[in-house]
Amino acid sequence: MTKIAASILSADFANLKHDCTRLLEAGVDLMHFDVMDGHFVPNISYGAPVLKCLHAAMPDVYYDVHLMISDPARYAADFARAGASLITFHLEAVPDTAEEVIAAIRAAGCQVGISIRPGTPVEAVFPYLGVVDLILVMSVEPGFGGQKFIPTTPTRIAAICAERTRRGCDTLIEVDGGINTETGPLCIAAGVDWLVAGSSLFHAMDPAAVVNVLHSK
Ligand SMILES: O=C(CO)[C@@H](O)[C@H](O)COP(=O)(O)O
Repeated sequence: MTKIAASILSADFANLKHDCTRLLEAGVDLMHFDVMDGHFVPNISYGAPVLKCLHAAMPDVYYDVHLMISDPARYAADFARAGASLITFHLEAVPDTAEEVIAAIRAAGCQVGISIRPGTPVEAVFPYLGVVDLILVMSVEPGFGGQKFIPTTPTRIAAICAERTRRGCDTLIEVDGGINTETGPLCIAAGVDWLVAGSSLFHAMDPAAVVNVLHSK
């Protein structure tokens, strides 16, 4: 079954624990923690101290940390200490030093993910299949929640899945941006393993209904 990660970027930050608990009770599988530095992307979100508080309040949750920052190696250990389970960085941020970032994240004790923007050719992540734990395919331009899903994304997911099969490895594939009960099933049909959803879950009157639709596909 496809796993669902709730992107806390769409939470009410004054009631973060309450909002996350509501979604976990609705059936989401993990929490997605978006970190933006105002440099790699044109927005600033939150950092390791917020994750540390969330982890202290909800220690049994899997924290899928997505670093949209220019210098991921510098901050990997901070996020690991704060409670990250998996840390994903952007290939575009460190095109020449991705191996060093992977090593830094592993040394910090976390699983590793690599993400690509919508305009980056999918072939860029092929060498990392079987090397990292997860490939995150952005289905919006990273930086903001609530954007519209880019329709070419399922084709991109399918291409990475085909290469994963060809290589016989089990690297997970995740998609993030504009995921809802219409776009999520398109990605599931293309072979995605994890869906990230922000506004369609946090702003739903009945988040369990959204989770049930996505889990049933
Ligand atoms: O990383 C990002 C945006 O940069 C995403 O995690 C979004 O926060 C997902 O939000 P929705 O598009 O589902 O509202």
